[in-house]
Amino acid sequence: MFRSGFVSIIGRPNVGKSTLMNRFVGEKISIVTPKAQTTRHRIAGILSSESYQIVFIDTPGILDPAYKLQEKMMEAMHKAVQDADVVLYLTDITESPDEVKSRISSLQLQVPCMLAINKIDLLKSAAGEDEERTVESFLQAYQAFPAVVKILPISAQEGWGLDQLLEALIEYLPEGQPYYPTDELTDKPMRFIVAEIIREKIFLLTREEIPYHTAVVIQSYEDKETLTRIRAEIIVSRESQKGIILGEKGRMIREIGRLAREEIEQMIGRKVFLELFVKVRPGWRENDRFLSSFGYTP
Ligand SMILES: Nc1nc2c(ncn2[C@@H]2O[C@H](COP(=O)(O)OP(=O)(O)OP(=O)(O)O)[C@@H](O)[C@H]2O)c(=O)[nH]1
Repeated sequence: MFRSGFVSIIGRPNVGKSTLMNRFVGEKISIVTPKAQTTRHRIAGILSSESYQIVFIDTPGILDPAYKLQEKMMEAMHKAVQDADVVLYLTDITESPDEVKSRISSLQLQVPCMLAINKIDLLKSAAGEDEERTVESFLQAYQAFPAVVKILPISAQEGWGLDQLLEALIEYLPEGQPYYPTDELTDKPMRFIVAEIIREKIFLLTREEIPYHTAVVIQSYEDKETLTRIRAEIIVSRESQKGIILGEKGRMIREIGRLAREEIEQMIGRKVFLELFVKVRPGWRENDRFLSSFGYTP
């Protein structure tokens, strides 16, 4: 019997959703940074074997939207919940079980929900010899919570507990044919992933509001004989933000470009010529036309 289905990974910002999906798929499909709200889209990571195909859907972290871009992010999250065969609710050791329970209940799920508690590695280092008891106490907090079918402690970063989680997910997958060719790892084209890699470097290298006012749009992506030539625009909301992205004597944008280029080259196994430009689009995060032209559609 072949099983296949969609597992949507949802949860608060920064709990490790993208890390978990990448770990399962074995490739960096979704970007990861220490900052909250890194993920803005629904991104599929596909895991295929002889007997199953799981289409993991990574989603933006759950928040109360303060501007239109965040509204679109939450639409993407809700759409992923609607499409799911199984919802994998990811929390971490810092979130209170009561909050998790009320959030899960408010989603009014129609499909099985599995709960994974991530970053258990941090608990281990904090708890020392009491480790077992501490993990146990987390599990205890969810006793008599019927909205979830199973609760599993994991560390997405260390790969701890993931075999058990995978096994449990497969159990709840419906019988069916694969949705994607079994050698595909994502539903997103390379140019999407390239834009995300550039955005990740901006998240890592800039501070405060800058990453949250930035979008990246690929203008052209051409595979030439000896290299791949990519032109991308970095969009910001204000002239002052453009100055920060460019940096003194262009140092910042060169660094963003260098780190992104190296990672893209490694990913596609070709030499890359990456050109970056900065454009100011005042109020783009509130503007439907800009949002959809930058790819923010639920
Ligand atoms: N210690 C530890 N850190 C982790 C683990 N999983 C993820 N992280 C870190 O947590 C941070 C956030 O990880 P992401 O995968 O980007 O989290 P996310 O839930 O996708 O975040 P959003 O895009 O904001 O929704 C990164 O710095 C990760 O390296 C884990 O198991 N243990």
